[in-house]
Amino acid sequence: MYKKGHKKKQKKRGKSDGRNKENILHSDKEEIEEVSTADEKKSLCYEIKYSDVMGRYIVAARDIKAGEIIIEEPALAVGPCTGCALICLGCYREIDENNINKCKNCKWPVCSGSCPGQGKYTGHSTYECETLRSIPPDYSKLEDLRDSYQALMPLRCLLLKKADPPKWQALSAMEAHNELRRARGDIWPTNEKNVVQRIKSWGLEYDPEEIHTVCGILEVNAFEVGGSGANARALYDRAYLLAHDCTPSTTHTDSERTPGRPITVRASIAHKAGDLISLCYAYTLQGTLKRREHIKHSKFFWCSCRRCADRAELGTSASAFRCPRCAGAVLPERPLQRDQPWACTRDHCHYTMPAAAVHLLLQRLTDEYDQIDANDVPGFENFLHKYRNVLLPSHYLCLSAKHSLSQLYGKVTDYMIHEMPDTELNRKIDICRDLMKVFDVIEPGYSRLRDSTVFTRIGPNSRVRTSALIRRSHGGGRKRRPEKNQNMGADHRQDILKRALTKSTQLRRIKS
Ligand SMILES: C[S@@+](CC[C@H](N)C(=O)[O-])C[C@H]1O[C@@H](n2cnc3c(N)ncnc32)[C@H](O)[C@@H]1O
Repeated sequence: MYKKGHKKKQKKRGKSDGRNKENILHSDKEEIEEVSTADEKKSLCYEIKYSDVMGRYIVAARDIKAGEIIIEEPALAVGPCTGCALICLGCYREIDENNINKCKNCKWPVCSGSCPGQGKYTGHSTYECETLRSIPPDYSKLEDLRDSYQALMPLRCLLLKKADPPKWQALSAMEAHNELRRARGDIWPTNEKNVVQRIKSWGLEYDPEEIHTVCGILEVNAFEVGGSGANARALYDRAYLLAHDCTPSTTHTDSERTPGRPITVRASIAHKAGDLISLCYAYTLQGTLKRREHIKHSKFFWCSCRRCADRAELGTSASAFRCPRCAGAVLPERPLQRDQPWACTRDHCHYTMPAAAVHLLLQRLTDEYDQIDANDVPGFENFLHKYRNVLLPSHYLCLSAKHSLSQLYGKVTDYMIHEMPDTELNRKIDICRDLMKVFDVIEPGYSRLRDSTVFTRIGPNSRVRTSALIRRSHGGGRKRRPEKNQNMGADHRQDILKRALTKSTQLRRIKS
């Protein structure tokens, strides 16, 4: 689907693909050792390596093509996310609190007697059901019941000790970062209260240190599964080995309906033998400050990847403020040192901003951005207009607003695709073009961001190229063609959409 543009990108990226390898091989005090067995090497396209900085990680054992499957494996354990609503223990769907269906045996909430997750280890297993039978929930205390869900996933892992020792062994091998987590004032006491004490109050005899370790294993290694707004998380025996990079080289999907709830990790770009196979632990559409804080907070290390180390984030200027003196770009002087000042990038301009002022400004803008309703088209447009003299259009808050707009134009009330005037269609196309320039860098190849921007959904099973929503002239300075398409009427556009519908319903899709 992306082949043409993508090939070009591969050429350009030749050097950068080697970046990860270089970083790993030459960073200080690292000892690389191979831990894969000879048998595994034969069949796998990756091999496991070790470094003092990253622990275990995987690299391509041979050249891997973009789109190729790297890992496909069932889950070791699946369970509710922390902070989820009242959900079915079998299928993780939200439960109507006024009409709770209960498991016949243990009386815990399930969606129905025929929930597909009943009796499965990826849902409400028989051994969990037997354990919970002696701890029926108190439905007069719904808040407490919701809180108790935080202990369910750790309990599911602990139950594997007896129910499925190989799975227990596999998950026990994962990093828990106990020392780093213990030193933090927030995580350890929260887990002590919500998980350790809860399991103790249920009369289940597990060593508190072991429960904390399982909490750590989940925090460091679990994947959210089930799409956006997911209520479930899962551990996988191999996929956890993917190291972090802020320009990831893979995408992954999980299959809710397949037994074992398998994960599929695909190469989003081509890898050369030896290249790091990576995943982004943060949201790629955030700036370096935010991504690094999130990764430190949730995964316990400071990222210093190529994107983080570059003040212009690989040429995207995704964190750039507008210089109040010369309208140039204000960027961090040393992006890996969050307390260092920011400065205008223009030679003649010596404008600087102390780090504290940047953090405050960013917080204020983020708070305002977060107030915008997810479906509010004018809200996002107003934000862009209001801060045009404060943020460069490439700033990630502008990109986030544009990304929302790119998805909302054509999809929500008052902006349905068949009703949109040319000005709005053109706006959507322009926004998508702006976004693609950045997405090509931060999520290159077969990525979800690129996919949702290149294509626009025009029906339940049909998509068209966004750029094909309206015809434009590409000759002579990109002037519009002075003919009937210039101001394509609603009828004409409907016609094009209809044709596109019949032609492109079978567009190849990235499995996502
Ligand atoms: C999901 S685990 C990955 C597997 C882990 N390396 C191991 O040996 O078990 C995530 C942890 O790996 C390490 N890690 C992953 N990517 C890293 C990176 N780019 N830089 C430094 N540490 C990294 C961090 O310790 C992080 O908390």
